[in-house]
Amino acid sequence: MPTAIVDLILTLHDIGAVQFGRFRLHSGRESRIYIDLRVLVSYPAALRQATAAYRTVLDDLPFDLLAATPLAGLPIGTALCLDMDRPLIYPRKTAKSYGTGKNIEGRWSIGQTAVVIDDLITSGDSLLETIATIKAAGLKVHDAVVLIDREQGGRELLAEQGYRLQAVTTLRGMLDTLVEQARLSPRQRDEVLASLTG
Ligand SMILES: O=P(O)(O)OC[C@H]1O[C@H](OP(=O)(O)OP(=O)(O)O)[C@H](O)[C@@H]1O
Ligand SMILES: O=C(O)c1cc(=O)[nH]c(=O)[nH]1
Repeated sequence: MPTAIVDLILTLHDIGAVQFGRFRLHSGRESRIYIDLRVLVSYPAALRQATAAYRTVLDDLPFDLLAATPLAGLPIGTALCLDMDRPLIYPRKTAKSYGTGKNIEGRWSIGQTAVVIDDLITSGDSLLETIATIKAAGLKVHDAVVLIDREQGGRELLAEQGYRLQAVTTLRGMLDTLVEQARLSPRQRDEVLASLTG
């Protein structure tokens, strides 16, 4: 694993973005680990580190627009928009019922290609929802980029529908790094991993 990604994982651990306990996920599944990348906005240096990590993937992809998945993907998408000097759009979780009545914010042209950004992927449902919304608005999508692939079926679900997932790291890679850096015992790691597939 590149040193910059190891450093980012240690930073995420330091700022409390890696939480152990019992959590219910978006998909309804139970998990012994929750990665809360929403706290990045409270640590600008950590957000900058995460932005640099996304760029290691994004710099090689062809696209016209960044498209952020609400809510956790939006501050990350905004940081990337500024850092890469590339335009951003974002679908709303629900369309506005007043004012503009829009379900996507920002400006785009029909036929442009968007790369979809989120913090992480579990089942893949959230990314597919974003992709469906922006495709309905006339955009093309080939790639989605996340910081962490929890390796719980999301990549395969996207692939079935013809989309590529690019991930900076995996949950397993993150846990292995925390073990190597003596932040977590091998037993704790194995318990968490077993709970993901059980
Ligand atoms: O791959 P999935 O099974 O869909 O799960 C991953 C999604 O779940 C989380 O969002 P959440 O639904 O908690 O919304 P939030 O970002 O608004 O907090 C996370 O930010 C991803 O978008
Ligand atoms: O699947 C989810 O809902 C989920 C998992 C996780 O680790 N972190 C998060 O914010 N959401």
